[in-house]
Amino acid sequence: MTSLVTYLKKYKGDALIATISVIIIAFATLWQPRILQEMITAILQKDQTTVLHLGIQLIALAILGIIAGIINTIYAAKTAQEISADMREKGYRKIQTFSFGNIEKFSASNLVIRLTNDINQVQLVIMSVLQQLTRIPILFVGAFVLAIVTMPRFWWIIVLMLVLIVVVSVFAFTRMGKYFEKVQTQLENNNTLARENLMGMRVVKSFVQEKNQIAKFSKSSDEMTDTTIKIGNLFSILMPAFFLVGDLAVAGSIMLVGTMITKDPSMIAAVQAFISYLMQILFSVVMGGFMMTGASRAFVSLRRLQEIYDTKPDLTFPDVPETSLSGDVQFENVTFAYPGDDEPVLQDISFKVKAGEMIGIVGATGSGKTTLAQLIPRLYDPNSGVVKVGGRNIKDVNEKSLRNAVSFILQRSTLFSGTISHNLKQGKQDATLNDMKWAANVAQAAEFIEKLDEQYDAKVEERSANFSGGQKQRLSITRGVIKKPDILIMDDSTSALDARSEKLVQQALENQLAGTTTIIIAEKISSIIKADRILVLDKGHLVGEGTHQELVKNNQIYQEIYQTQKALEEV
Ligand SMILES: Nc1ncnc2c1ncn2[C@@H]1O[C@H](COP(=O)(O)OP(=O)(O)OP(=O)(O)O)[C@@H](O)[C@H]1O
Repeated sequence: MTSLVTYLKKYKGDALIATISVIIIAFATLWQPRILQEMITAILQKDQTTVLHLGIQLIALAILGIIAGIINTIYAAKTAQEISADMREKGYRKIQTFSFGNIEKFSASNLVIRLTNDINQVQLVIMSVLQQLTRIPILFVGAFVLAIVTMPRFWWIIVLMLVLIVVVSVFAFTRMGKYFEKVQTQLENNNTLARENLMGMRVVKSFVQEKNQIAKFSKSSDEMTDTTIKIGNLFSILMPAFFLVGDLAVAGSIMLVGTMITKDPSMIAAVQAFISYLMQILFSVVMGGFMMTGASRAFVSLRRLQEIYDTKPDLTFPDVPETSLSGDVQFENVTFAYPGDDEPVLQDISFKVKAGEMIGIVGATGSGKTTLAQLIPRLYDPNSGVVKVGGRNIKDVNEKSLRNAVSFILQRSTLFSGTISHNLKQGKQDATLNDMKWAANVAQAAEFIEKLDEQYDAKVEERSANFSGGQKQRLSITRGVIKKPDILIMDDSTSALDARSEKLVQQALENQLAGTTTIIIAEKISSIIKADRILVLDKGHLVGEGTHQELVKNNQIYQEIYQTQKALEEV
């Protein structure tokens, strides 16, 4: 809530205009029955001049109310939009500082929902605060006082009506609040299912999983429908119940004044004003209830957003001058477990790589190859031990120095929607066309890029759907090599390439990036057979280190992997 006040302060000018205009609306609403009462009295007294004056006043008041209403809606919407845009940007900026560990703790889809749906909830409540918050108490107190002033002897009708309304409201709104919270969670489930399904559409189709997916989604959607129907049912009882209470109060007032009117006709004027005020009291209580329900939803959303803002990035870089790092890499007794896991994925790993060497990393699935590679660009910090690049502990160098030195081509190629050149410039911001052509040649991507009509300006669609798996990998490699890094890590990033292309990429890397340290994680030993050294991982332990010939002779795990792959090739 305090954070909301801080945002409101930033836009206090707009918020003030919205608030002043709503105060004008409230007073205009309160004054109308009063004028009407005087008008009816003047009509009964056949006082034409007063009727005319009061008529003009009534029209002026209505126009004032309309103008204030328009101004209020414009400024309330503007403030709500401005604040929600700030919140969204703040959240997005914060997420950019998150480590992999931070993001995994929330999960990507959860973060998306917080930045969209939760912010929408907060936006709605800001809008309603600026449209109703000051109006409700003014209207309630004003209508209450004016109703009693108009017909003092009927004070008990108002009290009775209020008691009945409060009973109905407490019953309905407390239930509704719970259902609203439930809908929020159910919406999250629905979104996660829909996203998973759409992103994995190829898998769904190829495994003929449509029916299962539909059943899963229908179940989740039905649950949400159940809750929304319950909310709808409550609303359908609530509104008539409020009107019933209001109508009873009106009917009661009319019955009670019925006999008096014959004696004193001016009572007609008073009773109409009294009824209008009863309706205004009813309206303010109902609106107050709705606002509170909306606020309770928004509080849940605000809390969820605050969790993002309050999260401390669990990995930060020191604020030290930029340095250039050589391609030496060293692990000293490194042990690592993923955040939240007790079991280490890497245990006591030590090795040294000299600048310019080509290193292969092999090991069974899940042995920790990717994890080890991720520690070099400091995507995670080890639990114990030290990782050094260019002879420096990477915890002591600034982020830019490390990012300049290391290029990491991921196992799963991720390209962004835009153009090819836009993606390649992520690797080197000021890349020229020549840089792109050079890198594309190294990655064996030039042959297909240059066949495209727009070549390097060709469009990359969302999730790079317009490129094949092999083309995506080549584009990823192009992006990875374009800055001629000191250290190039390739995490199984030639898996979708045919043997000939893979060989050509390796040759180009050897020739064009001779001084670069290349660390290649490979499923196939054939991909790293020529490496200067190969590291063998087994269940998180470094169990061998040497050339292919050495390892084939003296490393049992390596021999097993090699024999299995050879046997498969022969088959
Ligand atoms: N983000 C993560 N959070 C928790 N555990 C993880 C995470 N990523 C990987 N692991 C676990 O760490 C272990 C090592 O995974 P890693 O991806 O490093 O293996 P790998 O040798 O590269 O496997 P593959 O050859 O299949 O890519 C596995 O048991 C895996 O389940």
